[in-house]
Amino acid sequence: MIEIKNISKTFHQKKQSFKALDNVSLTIEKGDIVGIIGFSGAGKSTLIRTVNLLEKPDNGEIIINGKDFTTLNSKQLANERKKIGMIFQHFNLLSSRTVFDNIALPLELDSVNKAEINKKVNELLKIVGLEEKANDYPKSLSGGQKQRVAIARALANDPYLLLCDEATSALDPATTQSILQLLRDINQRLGITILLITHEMEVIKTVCNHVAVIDKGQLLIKGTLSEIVSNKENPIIKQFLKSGVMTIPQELNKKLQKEPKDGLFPLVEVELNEQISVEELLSIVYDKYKIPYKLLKADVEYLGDSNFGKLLLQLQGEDEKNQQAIYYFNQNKIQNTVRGYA
Ligand SMILES: Nc1ncnc2c1ncn2[C@@H]1O[C@H](COP(=O)(O)OP(=O)(O)OP(=O)(O)O)[C@@H](O)[C@H]1O
Repeated sequence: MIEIKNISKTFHQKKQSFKALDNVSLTIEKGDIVGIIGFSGAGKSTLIRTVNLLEKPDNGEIIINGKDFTTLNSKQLANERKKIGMIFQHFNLLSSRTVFDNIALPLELDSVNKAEINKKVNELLKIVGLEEKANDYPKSLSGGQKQRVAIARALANDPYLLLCDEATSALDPATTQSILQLLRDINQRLGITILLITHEMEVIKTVCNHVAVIDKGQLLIKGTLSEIVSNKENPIIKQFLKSGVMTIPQELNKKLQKEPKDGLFPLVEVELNEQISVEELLSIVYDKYKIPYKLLKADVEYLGDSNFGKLLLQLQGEDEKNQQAIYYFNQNKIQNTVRGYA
């Protein structure tokens, strides 16, 4: 378990000082994949760098497996850091070394014998799917392959924790997905706890089970992925989710009226969350109230077993039935907005 307790960090430059972290506390359980999300300059990198004391906090404690890292001397710290892997946005590979030799580096520094290095590096090449590239140099690799080498190198000392500092920010979306998949595999197969920072909600949604949102050096909110994603009222989360209103198809939009009128049907936007699934919602409309409907738009996404997103429905039943269904939504806390009538 990792406990970040009341960490603050101030940077001093000439006569100015800047508080990059302000009393941040966060607990990370063994085996978790925790994502820290925030806008540029929020303090994400500073926070992740305090975990292995690359950045020394002004005050607070970093307690890992019962040890307070802030009290360790440099030799003790160097020893502890071997069991914490780190990967970066720009990979930080040595261009003069082959893929094999980049991965071998931490083992060489640790005076591991050649036969063992050979065995370990070959195992790691397999895990990251780069057996064919062992003798290539970084300049001939794609961004995704470079990050795989960096991941293998970070795993060389069998870490229990992997810190990922914007590890996919320099990669295209498809490569990002494959690297995230690899991180998830590593977490599941090797049981390594992962702490990653990102400014992209997609990254969080793909791999994290816990999320912390950081803004202007402060931890705003933390929770499970479902809790965070469903907390749409929080303005920062709202911005990350980009949960805009759904656009109404043009033809209907032209006819759209604000008030109910004979011959017009309500357009209802309904929010989905862990309490209400697409299937349940449509069953309420069609099976319970026998309302024919037109599904105009759907934006549905699954996180674990829960679905999130929105549906835009035109309820084409009798006036009274439509009203009953909307009343039922309201009574049962199914968030909905009548966008108009068409
Ligand atoms: N070594 C430093 N000296 C002075 N100021 C610093 C230093 N490192 C970071 N800062 C400042 O601290 C704040 C937080 O920086 P940090 O890199 O942690 O943010 P971030 O959330 O990781 O941002 P980004 O997503 O842009 O990397 C920024 O305003 C930054 O300018």
